[in-house]
Amino acid sequence: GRAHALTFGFPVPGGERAADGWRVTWRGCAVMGVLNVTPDSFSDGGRYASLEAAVTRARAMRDAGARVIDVGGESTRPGAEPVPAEQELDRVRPVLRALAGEGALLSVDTMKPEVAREALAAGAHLVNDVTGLRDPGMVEVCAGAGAPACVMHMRGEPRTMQRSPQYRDVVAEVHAFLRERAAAVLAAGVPSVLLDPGLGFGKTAAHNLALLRALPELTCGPHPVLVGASRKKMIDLLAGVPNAADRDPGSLALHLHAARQGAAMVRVHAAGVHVQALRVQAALEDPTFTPGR
Ligand SMILES: Nc1nc2ncc(COP(=O)(O)OP(=O)(O)O)nc2c(=O)[nH]1
Repeated sequence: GRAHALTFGFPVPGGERAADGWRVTWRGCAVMGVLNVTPDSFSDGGRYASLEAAVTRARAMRDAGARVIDVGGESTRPGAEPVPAEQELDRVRPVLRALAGEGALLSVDTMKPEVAREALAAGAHLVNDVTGLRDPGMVEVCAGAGAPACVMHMRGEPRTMQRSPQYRDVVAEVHAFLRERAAAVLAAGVPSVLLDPGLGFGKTAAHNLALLRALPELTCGPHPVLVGASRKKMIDLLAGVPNAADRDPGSLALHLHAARQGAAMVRVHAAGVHVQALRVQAALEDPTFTPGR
């Protein structure tokens, strides 16, 4: 698989010293494990609300092969009400502190600069901002800390984003947004970025499909691409799976496609399932791969 890299302004687990910081490199598609420490996340809300349950879940995903654990304290599902910064921080900070010394790369899934700043101080290594660092304060926090950012496209905000989203050309508009934000964020001193088309964030299933089919236009660029389709509504629309917790097979199908199109990382709930399937797919596609016997 293709080589990918993220550069950090500080030492990180698995990072090598480089001229411009500490670089984490990998080949093929890596797994980012979702750790929602919220009471209301759409597919697993409330399951990891206790610190012990959250840490146990994170360790299980890391041991299953997840390269990053994405810790989120505020649901971004359609219709979600915003959570006050202090409350969001109270959810994520203890988990980040507990996981800081455990050797996994940690990202904090937040839209708020003040949460990102405290999360980085508590042990997070990168920031996953579903607004694409819309708030200039977030750019300052990431640049100041030397933390990479995931720049994701969202049209509007979680509370209202699914009210009849429309685009002239969803692929052109989303890709232009990501390229523009990446350039701006890097110019402001953020050490590196991941780009994410933001499946389901102000998009219909048709928009999501168009973006998934156009992934090569994004993955051919200089920045690693993250794709998050895990357990999302589009899987119900494609395969008739009304219960989000039952959608891991469909999630895997979408993520294997994304990996074949050059995605550098997929954001998933079922980490072990994805690690195994991605390893098999990578071996299948690697003509130089020789099985053990
Ligand atoms: N970069 C990125 N971040 C994301 N954060 C949350 C969700 C929504 O999924 P989940 O966290 O499982 O649900 P909730 O937002 O309800 O906690 N999807 C993405 C995504 O696709 N890409």
